[in-house]
Amino acid sequence: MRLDVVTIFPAFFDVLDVSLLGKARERGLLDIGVHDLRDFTHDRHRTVDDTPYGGGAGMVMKPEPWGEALDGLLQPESILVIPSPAGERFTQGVAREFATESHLVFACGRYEGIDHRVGEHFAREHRVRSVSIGDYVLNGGEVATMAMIEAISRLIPGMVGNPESIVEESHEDGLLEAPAYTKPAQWRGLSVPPVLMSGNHGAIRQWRADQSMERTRSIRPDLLP
Ligand SMILES: N#Cc1c(-c2ccc3ccn(Cc4ccc(CN5CCOCC5)cc4)c3c2)n[nH]c1N
Repeated sequence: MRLDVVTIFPAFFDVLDVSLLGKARERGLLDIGVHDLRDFTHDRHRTVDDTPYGGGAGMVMKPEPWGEALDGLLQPESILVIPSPAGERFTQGVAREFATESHLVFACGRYEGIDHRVGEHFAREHRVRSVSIGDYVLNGGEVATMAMIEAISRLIPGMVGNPESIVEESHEDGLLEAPAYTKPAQWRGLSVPPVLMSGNHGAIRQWRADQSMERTRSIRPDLLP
């Protein structure tokens, strides 16, 4: 999979060279390009924003630099992903959907967002998805893009050591996962549930399913079908 990110803070994505993502890039599972939007400006001050039509607080990102940057990146098969507080909810389902794609381009806005015509223009010939990672307000699209890259890339075959670990985790089946334990069996007066040390795999599977349903019901009832 090829990922391209356009941002006014390219250094923000230096972290993509470490951890799982760094290894994936070395192994050729993932190819990531980060591009500075200001490289697509032509004035002395490398201007990327201007005042909003109709007034209002803050500044809006100018369409011209975005047009030039994305013209050079988008292919017919690409999906243009625009993080936005007004976007569709980014869920594990959307992550699974994006993980099957060959090319994703992330447009990281700042200020009050990107001129609306950028998404409108590129939707004429490409798939464009405006996406939000949650109902809280960030200062830009970079944190959201980083979260989405991690959620998507870990679903790419070969990315995570044990594919089994992806199947049983929270949100993969739409429910929260059961609590996890490791050695020691006793810690500060707290014990591991005996069923997990019984060796009875059927009972362990049932216990985990019950715990998953009970946790989802009490913590995230909105996830229940
Ligand atoms: N994904 C994601 C996000 C983002 C996100 C993503 C991309 C950008 C680009 C700029 N920003 C800042 C910004 C904040 C708030 C608003 C709304 N305005 C409405 C009118 O009153 C002022 C405020 C707009 C722009 C972004 C925020 N926030 N939360 C998520 N889950």
